[in-house]
Amino acid sequence: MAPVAVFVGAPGAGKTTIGGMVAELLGVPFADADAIIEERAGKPIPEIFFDDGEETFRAYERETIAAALADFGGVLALGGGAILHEGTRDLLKPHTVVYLSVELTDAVKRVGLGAGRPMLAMNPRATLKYLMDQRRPLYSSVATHTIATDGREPEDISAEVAALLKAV
Ligand SMILES: Nc1ncnc2c1ncn2[C@@H]1O[C@H](COP(=O)(O)OP(=O)(O)OP(=O)(O)O)[C@@H](O)[C@H]1O
Ligand SMILES: O=C(O)C1=C[C@@H](O)[C@@H](O)[C@H](O)C1
Ligand SMILES: [Mg+2]
Repeated sequence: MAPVAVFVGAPGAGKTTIGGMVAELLGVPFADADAIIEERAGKPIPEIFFDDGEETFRAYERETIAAALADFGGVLALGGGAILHEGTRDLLKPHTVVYLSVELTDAVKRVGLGAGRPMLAMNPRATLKYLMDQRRPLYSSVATHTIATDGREPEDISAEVAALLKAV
C-alpha cells in the first residue's frame, strides 16, 4: 500500500490543515508524521527536542516516514524538516508529493510566535526565513505537484488539491 498523497512544505504551509481537509474530501484516512512521532514518544515535539535532542527527533522522523510510505494508504502530512534527509527524499521518489508553497509573510502570520515549533523557538521570522531559503529547493525536488497557498483560504486550496488527486 502507498499513500494517496504526501504533503510537504515549510512550517505554516498548511500541511496538517490542508492534508486533513483533502483526506476528508477524498474519503480516505489522514495521518501526520509529527503526530505519529508524538504518539510513539509519548510526549509533544517540543519535549522530544528538549529532552532527547533534535538528532533523536530526526531519527524518529526518518523511521516513521519510511514505515508510513510503505504501509499507509491515506493522505500523509510530513513535518517541515522531513525533506532534509537525503534517504527520505529518495524514498519519496515513487510517490505523489504535493508541495504547499508559502512565502515568508504568510508563513510568519500562520506560525505566529512559533508555539509548539521548537525550530522557531527564537526569533521566528528570521529563523523561518533562513529555513525556507535553505529548504525551498529540497521541497521542489521531491514535489510532483506544487500549489501556492499565499492569500488563499484552506477550503479553496483543499478543493484544488482534491480535484488534482482525483485526476492522477
Ligand atoms: N491557507 C491558509 N490560510 C490561512 N491560515 C492557514 C492556511 N493554512 C493553514 N493555516 C493556519 O496556519 C497555521 C499552521 O497550519 P498547519 O499547522 O496546517 O501548518 P503545517 O504546514 O502543518 O506546519 P508544521 O510544519 O509546523 O507542522 C494553523 O493555525 C492553520 O489554521
Ligand atoms: O521545520 C521543522 O524542522 C519542523 C517542523 C515541524 O513540522 C516538526 O516536524 C518539528 O517541529 C520540526
Ligand atoms: Mg503540521
